[in-house]
Amino acid sequence: MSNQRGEIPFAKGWPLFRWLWSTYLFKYRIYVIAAMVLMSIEGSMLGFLSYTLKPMFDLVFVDGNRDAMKWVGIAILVIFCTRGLTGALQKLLMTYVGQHSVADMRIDLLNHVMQLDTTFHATHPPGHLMARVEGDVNGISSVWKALISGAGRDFVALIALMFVAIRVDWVWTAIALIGAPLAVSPLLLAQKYVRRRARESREVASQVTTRLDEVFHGINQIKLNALEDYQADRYVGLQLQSVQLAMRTTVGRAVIPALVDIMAGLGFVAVLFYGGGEIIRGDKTIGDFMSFFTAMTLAFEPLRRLAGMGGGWQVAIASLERVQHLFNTKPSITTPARPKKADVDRPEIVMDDVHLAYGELPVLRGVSFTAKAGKTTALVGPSGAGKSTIFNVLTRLIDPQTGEVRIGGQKSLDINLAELRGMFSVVTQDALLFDETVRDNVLLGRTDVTEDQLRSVLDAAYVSNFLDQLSDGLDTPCGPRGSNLSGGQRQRVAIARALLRDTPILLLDEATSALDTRSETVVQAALERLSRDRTTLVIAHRLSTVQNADNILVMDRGRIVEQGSHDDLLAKGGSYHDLYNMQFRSNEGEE
Ligand SMILES: Nc1ncnc2c1ncn2[C@@H]1O[C@H](COP(=O)(O)OP(=O)(O)OP(=O)(O)O)[C@@H](O)[C@H]1O
Repeated sequence: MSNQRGEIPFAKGWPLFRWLWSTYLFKYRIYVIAAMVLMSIEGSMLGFLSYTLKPMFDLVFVDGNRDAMKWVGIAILVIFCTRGLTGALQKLLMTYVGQHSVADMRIDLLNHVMQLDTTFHATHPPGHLMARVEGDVNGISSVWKALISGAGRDFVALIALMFVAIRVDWVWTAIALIGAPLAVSPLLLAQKYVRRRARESREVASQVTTRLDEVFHGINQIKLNALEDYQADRYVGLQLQSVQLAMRTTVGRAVIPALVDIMAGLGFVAVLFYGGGEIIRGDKTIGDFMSFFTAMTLAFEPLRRLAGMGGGWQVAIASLERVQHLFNTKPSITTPARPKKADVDRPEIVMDDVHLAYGELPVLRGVSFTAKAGKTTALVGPSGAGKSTIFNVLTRLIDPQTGEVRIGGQKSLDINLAELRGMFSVVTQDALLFDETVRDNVLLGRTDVTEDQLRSVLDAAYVSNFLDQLSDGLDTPCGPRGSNLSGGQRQRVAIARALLRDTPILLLDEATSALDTRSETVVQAALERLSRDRTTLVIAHRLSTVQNADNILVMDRGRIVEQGSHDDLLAKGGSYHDLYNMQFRSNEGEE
């Protein structure tokens, strides 16, 4: 199944398991080894049990030996108690290892995904990534737990029972296994089938979470545009696909133990004919046969389970290769090996002949400018001109193909990534708030802020003005993505964050656009005060807000076509003059 993110290559099973072992299980090896030992004891008990059947039949039932009855009884009791105790203990250990390793993998995966480039996230929707972090990791954990706990015990049980069967009669054992070679190639085919269906199933699971994510995030748009039926139909389609694939996977998985059944049936019949003749002739005792028969019958279930696990392992591989593929995707925007220090006090920003394209689409075409330290530089121009892209380049959310960016006298590529981003506060039109309280949304995890400091930024950003309208003031939850606050309130919270960050550079993207006229005036004043000693870049769609900027860059289709002060640009009679007149006329029209 192909998709816009490209096909995940088929990976070999054992290297994947080795990777899983060395990365996530090796550190718990003591627990795993202890669990293995317990499993071996648990598994071998079935062998002992079948072994006790020979004296039970031959000494107790046939010879009527009462002493033998006592020790056979005690042996059976010990066998079952040991099995129960070791079984419970090993489960506890394996659950510990399973839960911890899964948590480790999820934490690593989230950390890794957060490091990946913005361009990666642009092509991998959140639902898709959630399915990897949650669903795929779950798929792996359930199977590896079954593999290690079940497989270990079953494998030991199988060996122990085979040992007993061979001790009773190796010819009978060989005859019982007569059907085994016939099952090999159908087994391999069934495994291949299961793996392919499981891969498709995981891809559909990603689409399901993506759909849910988009529906719940866009619920108001869905309601307003009466898209409920349309969305429901799309979801039904995906669910049907999901059910169909689950059924196909199950069919494939069911075939595997069924083949073991057929193989075992053939073996039993063969032994019945051959061994039955020997017992009738008196060459073998009933105890021999019962011991052998019990060993083979007891071996049958672990064998079936082991074969079934082959299918389960294929399902796990499908998840494992998706997770490993994600881990193998490396970010291209990284911190330099030997970072250099930038002048962080009053950093100047320089862009020198920067070219950037999204695929074939050129977005920045030789952008050069200097934003003086401590001054305000405005970016204006039509929609799609590349203004926001300049912000993304400065903060290294995306790197240009050619050209250089210098911040505080250092190439931005040479500055430690966290330090570089720590120099910026960004306030955009769509301020993202988390589903936490207003206080937490302003503090963003900082614990070094005093109540007075907090109050002063809340006052300066005019957050204090609306706190009494909220049910719990500063401790009111903002709702998912800040949905409990109005657009203007969200923006003021974002401005408060920026004030608190107190960084040397401010990037404002029409930061006051969602405020009413009165609030806009005061917040604008606060921002001006805030930006006074800082290097500020402001994107403005309304030219009225940037008239006081020290320098105005006019952008058009990825180029800076003019720059200068408001008065200079107006006097020049170029693009800025045209833009200004256009806005002026439309404002007049509105009045
Ligand atoms: N992730 C992306 N992938 C592909 N193209 C993109 C991506 N982000 C932006 N673009 C394109 O880059 C161009 C410049 O976008 P940008 O957001 O920088 O413009 P802008 O000047 O800020 O526009 P606006 O004023 O409308 O916000 C647009 O044509 C846009 O479609």
